[in-house]
Amino acid sequence: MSALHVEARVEARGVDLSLDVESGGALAVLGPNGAGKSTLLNLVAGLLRPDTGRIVLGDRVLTDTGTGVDVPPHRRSVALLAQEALLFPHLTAVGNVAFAPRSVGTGRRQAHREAMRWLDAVDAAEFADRRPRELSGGQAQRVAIARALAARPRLLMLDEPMSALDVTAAPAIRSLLRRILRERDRTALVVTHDPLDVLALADRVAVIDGGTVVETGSVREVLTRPRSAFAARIAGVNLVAGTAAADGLDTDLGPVHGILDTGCRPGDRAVAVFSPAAVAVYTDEPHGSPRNSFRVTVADLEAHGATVLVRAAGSGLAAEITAAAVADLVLEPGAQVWFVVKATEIGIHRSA
Ligand SMILES: Nc1ncnc2c1ncn2[C@@H]1O[C@H](COP(=O)(O)OP(=O)(O)OP(=O)(O)O)[C@@H](O)[C@H]1O
Repeated sequence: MSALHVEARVEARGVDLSLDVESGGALAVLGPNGAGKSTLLNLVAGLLRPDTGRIVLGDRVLTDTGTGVDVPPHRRSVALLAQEALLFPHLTAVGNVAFAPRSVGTGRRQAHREAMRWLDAVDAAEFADRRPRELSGGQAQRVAIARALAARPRLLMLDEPMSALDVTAAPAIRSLLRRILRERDRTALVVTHDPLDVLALADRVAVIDGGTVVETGSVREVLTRPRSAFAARIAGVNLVAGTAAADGLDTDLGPVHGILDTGCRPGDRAVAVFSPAAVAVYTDEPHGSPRNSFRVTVADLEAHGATVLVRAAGSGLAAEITAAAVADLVLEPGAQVWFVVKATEIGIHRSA
């Protein structure tokens, strides 16, 4: 796969973006409504031309306003998977997928064979002869994924691919996309507002706000120590990486007991996710309760209105407790305390 470099200014939209995705990497793009996320995807897809800018995918210049290069959308080797499957209603599922190889001149039979292979790869071969109106949202999205892959893109762009699906279909599609992005190291841009998508699908995060990139970093950095206001709103969670076990996660901090997400099996690389508000702070180790307790040293205290964020040294874990509790516990940097979390407050999710 190919590395992506984007720098683009669109004055009418107040957008001035600059970002990179390394070859085989998956960059999650977060940001509030109107931030410029769709504009970014449209620029890379060639559906929108920047006033000034340069977009390079691998060794190919797709857009260069300096030299007048503007490769048309269908020649960019870029696939865009939207919120809705957007299948051709008059074609069967296999007809929709075969459309991609057909449009680059592959013969009918060969295109059909390739389409069946892609449908099989996304566990949708059994729907091959159905028309889109006979498919559920999740089934249609599988077919759309097969169609995107059948075009053999050098870059896959996902625009909130789970947001139109109901909660029962989303986990299976998320884990399918995860598999697809991992195998063959596909380069991808993933627009999402869901920290679970970020965890499952991406290795790096860019936060866009007001038309510019305001923060970039690894998934871990951005979700645990967000620097931008937007990332802090959706993230600011505790993340502990490890290996999934039967009732939780084996980590450097010891076993963490929590609830395994569907699709997460013992042995998988996974992360335990829990809110700082779910963490209680004790000066003595609590006994005899089915809770997780972590021995930590307080690194710093950060006041947020009526609550205080207590950060631990090393692990980066955070607890959000009331100012009164901070005073009662006599907490200060250097203090040794226990962070305690109920197992039911901890979700264990497969990570990318
Ligand atoms: N077709 C358009 N013509 C003119 N301006 C547009 C158009 N589409 C979007 N804009 C403007 O461009 C800016 C960026 O919008 P964009 O759609 O890229 O945001 P977004 O991050 O995708 O938002 P959302 O999360 O709501 O989809 C906004 O100020 C928006 O009003």
